[in-house]
Amino acid sequence: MTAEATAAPLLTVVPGRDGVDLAAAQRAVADLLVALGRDPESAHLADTPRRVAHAYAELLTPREFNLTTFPNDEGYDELVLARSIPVQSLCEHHLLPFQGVAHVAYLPGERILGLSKLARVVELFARDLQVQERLTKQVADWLWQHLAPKGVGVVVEAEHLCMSLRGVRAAGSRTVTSALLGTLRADARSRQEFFTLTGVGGTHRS
Ligand SMILES: Nc1nc2c(ncn2[C@@H]2O[C@H](COP(=O)(O)OP(=O)(O)OP(=O)(O)O)[C@@H](O)[C@H]2O)c(=O)[nH]1
Ligand SMILES: [Zn+2]
Repeated sequence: MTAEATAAPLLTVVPGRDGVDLAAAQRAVADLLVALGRDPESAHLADTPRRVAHAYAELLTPREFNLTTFPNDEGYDELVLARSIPVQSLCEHHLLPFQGVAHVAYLPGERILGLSKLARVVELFARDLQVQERLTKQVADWLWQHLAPKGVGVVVEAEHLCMSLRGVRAAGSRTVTSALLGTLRADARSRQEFFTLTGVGGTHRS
């Protein structure tokens, strides 16, 4: 085990995701405004295609970060949990936001992770067109692969605007998803501890 921190640079572009073509997005938004019966030349709408294209580009582009890890010199062998990490993502069915919080935990192996990276990993996968189940699983799988911990637990609780603003209009309803790996999945006591610490309760069925 090395004594120093390591900070491996990460690819922020997730496989299968192309960058946003701003000019094409801008044209498409102008067409959408016309299709919605609006005048894209009006004073307030004139710059809207550019604003919307940039807004979507921002929402779909994660920030670069380094995966900084440290040796687990003390042999810390309890859960490390970051609670209530803000999540903002876009539902891929309606292109409307869903937002809420993620609780992300791992049981360390030989290395511990820079704490901010738990929130950065959430953002890495949230800045995409998503379904909540995939987002939850991607965060868990990514930590499992890059940190080699003994266990990983991820819970996401979010409100989908496509469910609250329109359609069924179930305002205030929050969807809870979870992904457990390693000891947190296999061991009932660890699983229970994780759900107790997140405040979600012991409702997970493996
Ligand atoms: N499983 C899952 N479903 C989602 C997520 N976000 C949105 N949806 C659902 O995707 C479904 C799309 O269903 P459709 O019946 O094709 O769409 P719709 O006619 O707009 O459906 P309503 O929302 O019921 O009006 C809806 O039930 C949404 O609630 C998500 O993260 N996970
Ligand atoms: Zn939706």
